[in-house]
Amino acid sequence: MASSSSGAEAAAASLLKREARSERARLMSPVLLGLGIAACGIAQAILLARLLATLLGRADAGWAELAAAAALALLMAALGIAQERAQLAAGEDAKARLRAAAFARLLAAGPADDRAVGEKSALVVERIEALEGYFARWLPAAMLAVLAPLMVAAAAAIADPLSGLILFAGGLLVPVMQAITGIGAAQASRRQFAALQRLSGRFLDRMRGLPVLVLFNQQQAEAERLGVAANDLRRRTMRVLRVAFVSAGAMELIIAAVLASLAYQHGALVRGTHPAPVTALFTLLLVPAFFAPLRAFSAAYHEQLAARGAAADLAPLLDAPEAEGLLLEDVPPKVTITFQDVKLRYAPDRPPALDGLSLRVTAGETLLLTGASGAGKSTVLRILMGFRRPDGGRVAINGRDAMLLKPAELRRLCSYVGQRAFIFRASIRDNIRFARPEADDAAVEAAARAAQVMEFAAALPQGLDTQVGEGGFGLSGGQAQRVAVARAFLRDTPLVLLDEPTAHLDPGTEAVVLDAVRRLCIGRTAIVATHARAARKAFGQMLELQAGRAAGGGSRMAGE
Ligand SMILES: Nc1ncnc2c1ncn2[C@@H]1O[C@H](COP(=O)(O)OP(=O)(O)OP(=O)(O)O)[C@@H](O)[C@H]1O
Repeated sequence: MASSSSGAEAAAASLLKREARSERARLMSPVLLGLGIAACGIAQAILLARLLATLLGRADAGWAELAAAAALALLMAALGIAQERAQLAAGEDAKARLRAAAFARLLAAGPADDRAVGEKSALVVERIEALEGYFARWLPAAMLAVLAPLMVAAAAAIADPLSGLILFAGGLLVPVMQAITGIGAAQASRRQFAALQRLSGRFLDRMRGLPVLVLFNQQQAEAERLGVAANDLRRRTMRVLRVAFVSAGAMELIIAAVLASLAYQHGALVRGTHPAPVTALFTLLLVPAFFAPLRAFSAAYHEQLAARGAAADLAPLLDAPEAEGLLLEDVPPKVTITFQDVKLRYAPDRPPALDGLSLRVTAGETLLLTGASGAGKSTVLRILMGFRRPDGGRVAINGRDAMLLKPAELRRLCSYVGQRAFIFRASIRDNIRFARPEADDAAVEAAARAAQVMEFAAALPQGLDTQVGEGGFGLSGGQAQRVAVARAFLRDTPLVLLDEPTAHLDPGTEAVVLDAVRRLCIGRTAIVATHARAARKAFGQMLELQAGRAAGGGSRMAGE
């Protein structure tokens, strides 16, 4: 447990380091602007010291110094705005890059990634958001917390070495204080993150199952349980904030101690007998400029902790090696699929999903896979779509080892129609075009006709351009399946894979969808996983699976 958490921390640290390196150029400008602000602060302290000494009757500064001090104040404000903008730009840039990378990884993995939907969305939204403070505030603040105070302390030391030393010693106390108040803060931050993840995951899950909750009259009980989870998050957030409050309080204490030491050293100022009043006032006035970057550093400390927690969650996704494999030269017009003694186990402690399965489907043939629930039918399709790799045996396409191909290349060969088509919030036309975005209207309409989408779309007020999906016109299960078949027609691949395409349909609708599916399969190699009796009649060749192998122990070699 300890080693896995330290492994996660190391992975998080290396991810943040790598990203910081890519952001280095962008981070230079806030740091340089911050140094500019510190330099202005030093110059302003000189001018204000002379003006104050004049008020005490110990110097002869005038309007020129006052105007210069005011101009410096304006310049510092402008530099501050520019610095804030540069920091935000660095944060946004890092977030956009990381979000695109995480998104691409999740999309590439597809259903092969076992994370729950809520967790996936938390990864690309909340976790990436939590990294902003690291790049926008923590990294520039950490660099400036070293450079700017050194610059100010050096200026003080030139004027008065002892004052420079006092500032320097006060500065050294800050990381010590940070280390003491930060003990346990990393853990508190991680726990807060976990609580947030639990709450958002639960919320998403229950929202998806809202009709069931209402049906069983469980909404009140669920609202209470969500309230408990929200309260847990509140307590953990307060714990993290407490650390931030304590460290801010400790910082003020250090500043007060430094000011007191400097005041003690320059006590003669009050009596009017100080030998160098401008120098004394100058060192006192340097205190805010000295501590401003350290304050920013302390304020950004918890952002760094939150970012480490987020990076620990993101690292397994972003550091996973990209799927390797060969690329297809061309999509062949015809494919023959062969499984030889294929074995696959989803987890070591589970029985094998495929246990030495052999089958062969020749080009243009349709194979019906039947068998009880859990027999391994969908697993055969998942392998052919590149979402799972077998642990043993051989899967060949046109005689060549298919597993040498990149998973994405396998998907270029096939179209898939599942149990319930996902309909995006768009027009029917765009939902079909989704399968091949470059397809022209004529091709989309031909696919819609072939899949009998036109039969119901023609009766709609805007035909194929009717908006469907969430908030749009609701499609029935059979209509949505026909849109899915139309997508497969449009994709026009040599291999089509269908997983219970008529699972939830009444007999009448089933016949219409099966008719469309049968036409889709003509001239292509097709594998249809199904329990449906009607499908058995529609397609001749059949292979029954039983516990991951061909029923009866034999293998069916179609086309033999
Ligand atoms: N992601 C997964 N992780 C672990 N086990 C899995 C996973 N997916 C499937 N299995 C298991 O593998 C076995 C075969 O599953 P598969 O989905 O291929 O069956 P199926 O024949 O398609 O079933 P159904 O007709 O119910 O869809 C089952 O025992 C199932 O529990």
